[in-house]
Amino acid sequence: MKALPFAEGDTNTVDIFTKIGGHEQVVFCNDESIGLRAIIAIHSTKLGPALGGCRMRPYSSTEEALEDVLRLSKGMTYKCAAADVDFGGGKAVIIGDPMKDKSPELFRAFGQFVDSLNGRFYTGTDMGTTPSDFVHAMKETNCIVGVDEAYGGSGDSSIPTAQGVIYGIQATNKVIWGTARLSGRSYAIQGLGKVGYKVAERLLEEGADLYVTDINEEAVTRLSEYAKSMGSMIKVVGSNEIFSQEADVFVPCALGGIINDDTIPELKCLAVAGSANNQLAEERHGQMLQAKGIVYAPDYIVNAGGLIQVADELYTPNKERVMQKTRAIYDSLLDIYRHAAEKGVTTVEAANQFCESRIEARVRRNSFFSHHKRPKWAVRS
Ligand SMILES: NC(=O)C1=CN([C@@H]2O[C@H](COP(=O)(O)OP(=O)(O)OC[C@H]3O[C@@H](n4cnc5c(N)ncnc54)[C@H](O)[C@@H]3O)[C@@H](O)[C@H]2O)C=CC1
Ligand SMILES: O=C(O)CCC(=O)C(=O)O
Repeated sequence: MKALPFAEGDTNTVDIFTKIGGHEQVVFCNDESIGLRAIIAIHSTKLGPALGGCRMRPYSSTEEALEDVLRLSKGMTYKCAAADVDFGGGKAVIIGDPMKDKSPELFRAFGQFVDSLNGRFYTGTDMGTTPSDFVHAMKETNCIVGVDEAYGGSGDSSIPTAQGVIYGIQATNKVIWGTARLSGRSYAIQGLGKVGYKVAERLLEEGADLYVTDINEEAVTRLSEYAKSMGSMIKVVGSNEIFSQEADVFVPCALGGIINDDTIPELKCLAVAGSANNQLAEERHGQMLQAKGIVYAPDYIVNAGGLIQVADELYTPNKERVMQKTRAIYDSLLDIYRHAAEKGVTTVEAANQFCESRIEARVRRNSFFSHHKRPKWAVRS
């Protein structure tokens, strides 16, 4: 039989089904007329329709984009289970430079592909995309979440995400020092985007010392001026220097895979707690952190605030309810820390076990019902 691209046995390629592993569906979206290249990955709809943001990045290859969307969508399955929302795991990536390649037509075309999935996938913002991008996409599909209030959405989901990160840091401080206090400690923040900037502002307001880095100089300058106006300590460091700062907590709020064989030896922190998705390059890096005595707050527990908001949106937006639900991150994380200590496993293993048993229980419950394409309580049909 003629070898297919990614065929098994071809030394340069990988069998595509081996590559996508346990994912239910992967959709390659191609609109040459406007240069849209996107991938939608649906990892699991066991808990409900897949939900996950859409990331835009100038990936260096299709393979890199595929790798990213597969990891991110699987993470969403666990995040949905942990946050106890009736959605499954999915995610999308658009291959392109968010600074140069955005256009209303690009997002409309993307919206058409989302719509073609007929309610199996809901999406909104992630790294490189903003709520206003999806105002274009929502002209083509109802399956868009997280647009501004003026368009009927719940607005910027990075607000509850940042608040969730603060709860995550407080729970982590509680485990290390016996008090959740944020002040009097130092934090090394990687990435001052939608989430990282808000976390940094809050930590400064609490009287913390900061080490920060971002490739976006404007964000760094703006935060430095804010810190100066408050008389707070802030040190700006280079992208590669952030790992080795003598800060109490490392707060990754940019890319995934930053906890790896190269960076772990450099870390001098007591804990890692931040918003970035897929912080560990591989699960074994959780064990390496533990062996080094560094407390790791599993990313998908800490960064669930945005998901909580966009999932809650289908009941119609309500900020107070979202903030109430986001507060649960503090107790969930303390439970994970307790469970990990009792069972002698890493915090990632403890979180995964918790989510897997929750999914199993819910699958039994879901099997009682017929499968609807959309949540029964969806307000947009
Ligand atoms: N926005 C949200 O509500 C949620 C975000 N996350 C995750 O949190 C992370 C940050 O998300 P957003 O703040 O929304 O993205 P964003 O795109 O607004 O911000 C990312 C920031 O990281 C900076 N950056 C990129 N590469 C860098 C590098 N090598 N060194 C230092 N800085 C670098 C960018 O310049 C940008 O300022 C991502 O991993 C995202 O998937 C997770 C859950 C929800
Ligand atoms: O935050 C959002 O808008 C959607 C949820 C998501 O994609 C995430 O949590 O990574």
